[in-house]
Amino acid sequence: MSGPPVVIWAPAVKRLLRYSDLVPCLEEVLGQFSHRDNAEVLQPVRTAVPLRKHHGFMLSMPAYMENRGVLSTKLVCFYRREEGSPLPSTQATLLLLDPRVGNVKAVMDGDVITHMRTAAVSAISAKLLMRPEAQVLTIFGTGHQARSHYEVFTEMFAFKEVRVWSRSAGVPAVGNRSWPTLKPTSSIK
Ligand SMILES: NC(=O)C1=CN([C@@H]2O[C@H](COP(=O)(O)OP(=O)(O)OC[C@H]3O[C@@H](n4cnc5c(N)ncnc54)[C@H](O)[C@@H]3O)[C@@H](O)[C@H]2O)C=CC1
Ligand SMILES: O=C(O)C1=NCCCC1
Repeated sequence: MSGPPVVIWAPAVKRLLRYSDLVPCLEEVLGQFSHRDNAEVLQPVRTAVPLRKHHGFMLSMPAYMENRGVLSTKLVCFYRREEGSPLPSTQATLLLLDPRVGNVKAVMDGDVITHMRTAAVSAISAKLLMRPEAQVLTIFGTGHQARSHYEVFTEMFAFKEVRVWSRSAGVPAVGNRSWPTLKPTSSIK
């Protein structure tokens, strides 16, 4: 008999997840995914359920790593929001299962993981593709992705300037690094 799942919610994810661990881990699994070996990473195309009445979608994003014994799925809902809406545009939850018996081992907040994973993958692309002499980081938007991209890009690279263009001021901090209070269209030197 398996016990109930552990719940790992946003404050714990923020405390435990570091770009310095996440980036090398993602580099490794992205490499494995490219091998197209189903025993390494099996990640079917995500399923989208339209939430027409609410102007959104629910995505279901399963993945299985047979060699590592990792089975998980992310559920994420995202919406078209009116400007100034207090509602979040994206909300995500992750389930971690035991592939041997199918029980759910952990239910995790997926918001922080989504913010950090998406930014970390962008930073990995930049590591491979960015011109070495690049000095200016430009970010469109001041939402969650903008902030997490700011965090990981300034942690991994040495820019002389960060330019931010948005139609609204910024969201609160994602990780433990501060970013300046942003007005729409800011330049941080
Ligand atoms: N591929 C992936 O894995 C993921 C993709 N996303 C996508 O990234 C985007 C951003 O997501 P979040 O940061 O979580 O959203 P958010 O709602 O926190 O932030 C969106 C930002 O964009 C700004 N914005 C909206 N329209 C604009 C315009 N016309 N010109 C300039 N700025 C504008 C808003 O003012 C806000 O600052 C979304 O499109 C989302 O669907 C988000 C998470 C994961
Ligand atoms: O992959 C994700 O996570 C998301 N993709 C598109 C929209 C929001 C979240």
